[in-house]
Amino acid sequence: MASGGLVSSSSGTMGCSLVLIMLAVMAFSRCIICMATAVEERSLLETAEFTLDSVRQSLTGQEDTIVYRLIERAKFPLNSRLYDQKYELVPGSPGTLIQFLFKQTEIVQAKAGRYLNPEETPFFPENLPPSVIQDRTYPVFLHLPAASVNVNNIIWDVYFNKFLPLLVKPGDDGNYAATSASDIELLQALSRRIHYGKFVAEVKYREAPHEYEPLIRAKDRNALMNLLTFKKQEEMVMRRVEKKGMVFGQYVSLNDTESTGKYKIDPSLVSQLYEKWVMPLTKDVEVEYLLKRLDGEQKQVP
Ligand SMILES: O=C(O)C(=O)C[C@]1(C(=O)O)C=C[C@@H](O)C=C1
Repeated sequence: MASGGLVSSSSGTMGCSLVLIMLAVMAFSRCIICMATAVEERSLLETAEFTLDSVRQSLTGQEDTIVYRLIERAKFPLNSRLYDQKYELVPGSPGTLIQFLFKQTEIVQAKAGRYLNPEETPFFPENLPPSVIQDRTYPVFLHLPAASVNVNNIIWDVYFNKFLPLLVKPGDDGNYAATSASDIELLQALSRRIHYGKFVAEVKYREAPHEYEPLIRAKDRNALMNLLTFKKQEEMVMRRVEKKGMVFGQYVSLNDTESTGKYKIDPSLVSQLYEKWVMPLTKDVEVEYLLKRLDGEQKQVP
């Protein structure tokens, strides 16, 4: 390093200390923000307290993440070149740029242990590397033969072909890296929420096995769907996510009297997302999970 470097002069040392203090302050404030959201978002796997109330509380916390991530993605236009097979943006790599970036992200995150967590489901599960982190174990709550349910291919299709064009403006600003990072985080949050249906289903099954077992044995999808559906709960979820779209998506002004009445995303789009895709797919996961819930178990002799 040249003689004017930070470490070799006293002013440099001061500068270095200042940078360290600033970093410490930034880390502390991030920590406070994380703690605030962590109360709601905390994984139930930390406490192993699974009840219908507690899993619903987790779903409520996950709504916040989804709404924030919708707002973030809506800052960019569609940037369709990311998703279009005909643009060879990565020479020598078939597929779209978003597929390439998503796979690379999952490879890195798998090494950090993301998919050891039963709340996480990969979009590209083939050939993921093992975790380099060995010291993290999770309590086993799900029935293992049923825990592999994965509807990420449907979530992918719905997100890119139906939902995204409603959320963002048309156009291309060339910000492909930031846009794809935003897509990946949003898709991961949606996937986590939808696959949480496995936990909901397990709780419901444990609370009333005598009601579920005959339907599972009869492979009666419709009856299972009816049994696990709570229309009033769904209506409440839709109203709440729309309100979150309004509250989190406000434009904040220092002038209290100034209200534009505009939001960063259309709040009704959030409830539409939940009504048309998030809740139906969560219920599909619940049914698929339940259909496998007795696999590997001995049939009870009455
Ligand atoms: O809360 C439940 O009981 C769930 O199964 C979750 C959920 C949802 O996706 O929000 C799905 C189905 C029910 O009809 C109500 C809500």
